[in-house]
Amino acid sequence: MAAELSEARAALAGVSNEPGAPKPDPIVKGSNITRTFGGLKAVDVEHIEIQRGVITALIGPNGAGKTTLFNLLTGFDEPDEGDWSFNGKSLANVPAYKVARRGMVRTFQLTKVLSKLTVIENMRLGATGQRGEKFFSAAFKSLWSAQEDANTVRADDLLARFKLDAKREDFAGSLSGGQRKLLEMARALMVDPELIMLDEPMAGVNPALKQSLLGHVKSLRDEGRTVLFVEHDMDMVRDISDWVIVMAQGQIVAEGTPQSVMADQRVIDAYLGAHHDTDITEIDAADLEAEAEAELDAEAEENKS
Ligand SMILES: Nc1ncnc2c1ncn2[C@@H]1O[C@H](COP(=O)(O)OP(=O)(O)OP(=O)(O)O)[C@@H](O)[C@H]1O
Repeated sequence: MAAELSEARAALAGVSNEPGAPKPDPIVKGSNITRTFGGLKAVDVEHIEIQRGVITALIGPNGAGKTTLFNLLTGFDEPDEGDWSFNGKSLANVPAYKVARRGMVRTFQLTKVLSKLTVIENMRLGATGQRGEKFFSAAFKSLWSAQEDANTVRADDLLARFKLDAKREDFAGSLSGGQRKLLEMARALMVDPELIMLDEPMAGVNPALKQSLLGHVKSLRDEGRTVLFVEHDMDMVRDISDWVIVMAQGQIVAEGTPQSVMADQRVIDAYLGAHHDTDITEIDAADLEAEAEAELDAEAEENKS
């Protein structure tokens, strides 16, 4: 694991910390992507590149445009303008389920498991890519019979891996928040994606499941997939990211390793400027407190002399 981690980081060693920095082997590349809601520019990304085979965190204060960018890249929303590619092929105007079939799958901040289907039924439907609920219910029976065997074997393997096999026949609606997140991650893997995008995987997950979720995310990278995740939990960001991209007010404002980004004044400004209430305030507040104390000490020293 440690060797793979350093391999992922080593690939990024020469990358600059400037927003939109080119990567040596980008799996996603996008330019001039904008999306406005009324008068609000929710996304205004000049350039973005996501390095293949590493875990990239997308962070930023509430309303920074992270989820909207996810929605655009995965075909769940349409931009005002912009183009982006996955494995060198443009994805502009490609619908979500086709994006998923090409190998780029995402999960949602509020999980979209289908409560009235069982866990195994949810899994089998993951094999169809990311269609809407109506499609799922209509297509369910025919897909089940057509591809039952292959899909079921894969689904059962994944359920075992995510320790959800005991819940196989339970309604997804009966799962805890954390188990739903696991189910969504497992379901996303049904199409064997190269890139998996997780929107706040830790939100609503109890501490006992957090560690297991972290392990699962790392194992996705260690088996050669690319992971991009949005998260407010800075412990998770620090613990598992190889690279961090910071958004504020629709734009990318900083990039770098977790350590460099968390020490970056632009990041501190972006968070503190938005009066956010996430973990990074605690880090920054501690830093600021230490700074203030040092200043007071210096002043006291001066007064003495
Ligand atoms: N469908 C929509 N209609 C109108 N405004 C929207 C819509 N979706 C997002 N917005 C606005 O766009 C901005 C960016 O929202 P977005 O959800 O992408 O931010 P975020 O960085 O994911 O925030 P959070 O961390 O709170 O999830 C916000 O001001 C939000 O209110």
